[in-house]
Amino acid sequence: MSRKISILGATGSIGQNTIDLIRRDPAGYDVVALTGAGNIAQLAEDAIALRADVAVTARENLLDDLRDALAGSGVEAAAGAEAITEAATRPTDWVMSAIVGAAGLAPGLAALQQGGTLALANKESLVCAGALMLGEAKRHGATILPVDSEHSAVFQALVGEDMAAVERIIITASGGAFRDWPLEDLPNATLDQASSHPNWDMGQRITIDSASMFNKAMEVIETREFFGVSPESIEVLVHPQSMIHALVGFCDGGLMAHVGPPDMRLAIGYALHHPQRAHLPVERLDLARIGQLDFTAPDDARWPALRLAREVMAAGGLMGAVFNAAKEVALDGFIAGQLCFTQMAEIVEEVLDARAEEAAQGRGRDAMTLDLVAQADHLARKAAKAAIQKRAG
Ligand SMILES: NC(=O)C1=CN([C@@H]2O[C@H](COP(=O)(O)OP(=O)(O)OC[C@H]3O[C@@H](n4cnc5c(N)ncnc54)[C@H](OP(=O)(O)O)[C@@H]3O)[C@@H](O)[C@H]2O)C=CC1
Ligand SMILES: CC(=O)[C@@H](O)[C@H](O)COP(=O)(O)O
Ligand SMILES: [Mn+2]
Repeated sequence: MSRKISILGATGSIGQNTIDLIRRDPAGYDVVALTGAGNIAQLAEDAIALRADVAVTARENLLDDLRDALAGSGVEAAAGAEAITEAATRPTDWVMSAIVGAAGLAPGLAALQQGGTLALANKESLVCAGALMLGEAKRHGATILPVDSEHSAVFQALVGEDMAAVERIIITASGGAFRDWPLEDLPNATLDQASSHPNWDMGQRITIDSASMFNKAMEVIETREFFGVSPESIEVLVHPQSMIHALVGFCDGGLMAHVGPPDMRLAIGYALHHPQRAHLPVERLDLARIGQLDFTAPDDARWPALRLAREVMAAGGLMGAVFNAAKEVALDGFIAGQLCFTQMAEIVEEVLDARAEEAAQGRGRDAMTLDLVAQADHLARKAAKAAIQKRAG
């Protein structure tokens, strides 16, 4: 029997890897909704090929282009953020949440409210509103499965284990594009240099976040939210080969590591077939040929983002939303050439300091609502833009 699925962020790197897997078994899936933003040609091509019920672009000004591209196919066209959230509410068994940024939060929540399975690549949802996401999943009997490679690895290492026996969770970090650069060269890192990852083929934003270590900072918070462990029990280990994705340390001193090629179809496929395992078209690692795997401790001076994540977890409340929003605006600033590479962390720290008191209010996890998160996000974006302007002027 085929399963009803939707893919939010279908035109992106995770979305396309997901489509690659489902295309290998056309009879296995009944595609309900595909969403994208600017890449109308890809969205329409996939929606037609997969016979989706509806294709949605986030950009209202592209609705006519989408309609034209879908003409005669029988696929419904829609546009706008609300239309994406509406599409996410259509009944399915499985939804991939792979929109980039805080824009993925509302559609992900809407999908959870239908009570099915949400495969979560959009780490920003847990960073901004972990309590809300987990609360809604519980209330509606929905399941969240991790797609981020480290969190999929931890999840797999925990199968059959008692959380009380978990002493620590170690997530690995490649170190990104500038792992070995002299510190004094970092301010001169260019957009092109930051947009190239040593191991993974991903969207531009997460690739730059890997270079700045903001990706790992977000993943530390994501680990805390997903697995409910204390911040002190989460460690980051620099591992340049990106083959060990995470390790779980137990109370007997044993470590369970998840090892696999740097190919997101492994984590996506695990979430797609869970609780079974299925054959996946990824490389089989030949460890004898690889010969050596390397590990080092992260350098705090090179990657201030990791310290900021610890501060965010200590503050609690809405600080995750503030952190993510400030980071998104700082990243926009770097991409637009308004900020140099190292100024991204300066902007985020400035915004965290400025908004710390308000954001930490209402710390109670039950008090978190989408409106409160949206308000914290809005004010943090405003503060980050002002901080960038101040530097420019
Ligand atoms: N890429 C990877 O391997 C990994 C990604 N992740 C996470 O998965 C998520 C997706 O990452 P990735 O696939 O790399 O990102 P991409 O930039 O490749 O794709 C992002 C997707 O979101 C769409 N999109 C962009 N802006 C909006 C918006 N405002 N509203 C709705 N949709 C929008 C894009 O549409 P369009 O392209 O049409 O403009 C595209 O479909 C991120 O949260 C990332 O952190 C986690 C682990 C690994
Ligand atoms: C594939 C994936 O999960 C990314 O989040 C990856 O972890 C990025 O690599 P870094 O380890 O460089 O952040
Ligand atoms: Mn990751």
